[in-house]
Amino acid sequence: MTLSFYKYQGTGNDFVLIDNRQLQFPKNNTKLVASLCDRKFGIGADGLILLENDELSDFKMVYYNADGREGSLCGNGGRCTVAFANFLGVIDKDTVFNAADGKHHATIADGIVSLQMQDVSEIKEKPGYVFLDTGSPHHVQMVKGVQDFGVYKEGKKLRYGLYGQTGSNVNFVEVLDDDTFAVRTYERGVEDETLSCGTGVTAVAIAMHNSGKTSANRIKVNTQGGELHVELTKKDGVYSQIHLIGPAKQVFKGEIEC
Ligand SMILES: N[C@H](CCC[C@H](N)C(=O)O)C(=O)O
Repeated sequence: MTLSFYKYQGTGNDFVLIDNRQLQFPKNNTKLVASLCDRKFGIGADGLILLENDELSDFKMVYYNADGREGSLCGNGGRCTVAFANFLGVIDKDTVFNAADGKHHATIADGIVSLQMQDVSEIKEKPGYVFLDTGSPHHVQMVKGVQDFGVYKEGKKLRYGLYGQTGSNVNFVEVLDDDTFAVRTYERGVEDETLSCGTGVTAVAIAMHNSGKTSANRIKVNTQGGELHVELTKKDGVYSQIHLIGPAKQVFKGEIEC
């Protein structure tokens, strides 16, 4: 089979995107998805995303981690899928689409995508870290000198040690300013550090606001792959109006025999 695909990246979190509106992609073939994401023997990506028709919204996004298994919400992937839908002419500048954790509103202008995330009301404060789910599960831990931190080693230990087989994404964060943070993420399902993790950046912004490290409602989070912003509102202990904002770019398109 000849498979047409597009490669997108959002602050260095990269994805294979496929227009699957005709439902031709073999969705249960975990090995195929993993092989397409393989950086030596395939296209190479942190994940693979199918854009499909949806009866109740503009489109549906189906996300697979690089291990080939269907994943939870991918924030950067969601932003890239909005850019892809705009490129295909499925949407113009404003959309509501369906993802693993339900419906999302998003806008796109000049290559910048603003993705509304689901409200967050449950934030588990633990000794030395915070756990919360922003569409995917996230462990958020403050460190000094995040650029020199052993993200892979420590991230893997926590992902399997503390969170078992189901796992969690693991974010190590450092305060840079009263509204700016740096984060590095060990990503579940990629089982490595990624250059950026959108649901992770969102979790970091909420955790930093909730613990009083910032009182800003627009928070800048520096990832290894670039800058993202998170806008949020806290009312009666619930975070809402959460928007993950940043670039989403088409890198190349191609065909692959598989
Ligand atoms: N690996 C994550 C899903 C993708 C998260 C990340 N790529 C993002 O941008 O949110 C998980 O299995 O929970």
